[in-house]
Amino acid sequence: MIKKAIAIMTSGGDSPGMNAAARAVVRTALYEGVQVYGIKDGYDGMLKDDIIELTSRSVSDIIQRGGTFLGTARCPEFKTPEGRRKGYENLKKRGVEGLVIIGGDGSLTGGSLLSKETGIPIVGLPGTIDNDVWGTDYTIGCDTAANTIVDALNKLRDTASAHRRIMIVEVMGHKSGWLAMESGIAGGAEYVLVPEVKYDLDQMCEDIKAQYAAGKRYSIIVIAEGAGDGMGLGKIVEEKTGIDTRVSVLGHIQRGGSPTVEDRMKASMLGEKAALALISGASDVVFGFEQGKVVSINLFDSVNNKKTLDPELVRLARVLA
Ligand SMILES: Nc1ncnc2c1ncn2[C@@H]1O[C@H](COP(=O)(O)OP(=O)(O)O)[C@@H](O)[C@H]1O
Ligand SMILES: O=P(O)(O)OC[C@H]1O[C@](O)(COP(=O)(O)O)[C@@H](O)[C@@H]1O
Ligand SMILES: [Mg+2]
Repeated sequence: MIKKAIAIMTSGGDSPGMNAAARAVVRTALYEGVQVYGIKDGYDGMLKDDIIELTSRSVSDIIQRGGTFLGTARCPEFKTPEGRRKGYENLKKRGVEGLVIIGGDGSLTGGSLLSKETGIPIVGLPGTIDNDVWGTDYTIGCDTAANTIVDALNKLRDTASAHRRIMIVEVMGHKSGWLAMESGIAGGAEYVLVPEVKYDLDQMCEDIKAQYAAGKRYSIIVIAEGAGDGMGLGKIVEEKTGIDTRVSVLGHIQRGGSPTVEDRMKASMLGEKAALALISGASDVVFGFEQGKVVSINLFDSVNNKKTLDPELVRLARVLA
């Protein structure tokens, strides 16, 4: 049971909805009479002792904003036991009895080590546009990022169709194809190339040529950054097909923007659960969603397993192409 204070942080790549989750954690804890500290810039701020007390007003006017009001960072020093000990000491001296970490697979791995080494109770929330946290269908921010990509695909389709061009769209996802797959299907892409699935470039180009010969006016290829370089692919595809090809690399535009209703709602629900669970004595859990319902996942299971891309989505993308 937590009696006095918890801390909250966001870590790794920011994702739209992190603010909504943090707001829910802060307001729930305060409602329960527990003090809340905000750690700035992820593990970096924990190590540098950049930690502030939060009030209900600290989280006003942020539910509609992307990014994270706490700031985030990638912190190599936290990967060492000495770094984690230093971070823990900064929490301990303030009387912090438990920690909510909002971040992706890497941040939660860091949290699991901190818990193991120091015993501090930790509750994680999956915050990443990559949707690559094991044990949950949903991660905070993926829906907003997918909507941003779909908006781009709609616009690119207009111009592709007008010119009978092939449009290649490179999206984020170094190791994970979830974002590419979901946005590719929802945006009606002809091909979705992801790091998890091998693709036959020659066959794809042959198919596109045949489709154009039969009257098709455009072809949209979504490629996750981890499946190859969009620019390089564009050159090869144009060469092999002889069809005018253009490439758009969406980049960090995918990470920003006002969160969708889905991300605001789910982040708020997860934030409340995280605060209540931590205060009532839970530790080493991650809250997520499975089939529309909030679920709690063991933190160590979550970080020790790799979430695989749903083969049903891979199949669906092919069928609908
Ligand atoms: N294996 C690890 N051990 C300890 N800390 C880690 C580990 N992996 C990641 N972290 C911490 O979490 C931070 C964010 O991780 P990263 O993988 O970049 O983002 P995300 O959490 O969004 O997946 C890292 O900069 C590091 O401080
Ligand atoms: O912010 P950076 O360093 O450009 O990182 C880009 C990477 O971050 C992401 O946007 C999100 O990844 P994480 O949530 O694991 O941090 C990836 O899709 C992308 O490959
Ligand atoms: Mg990650």
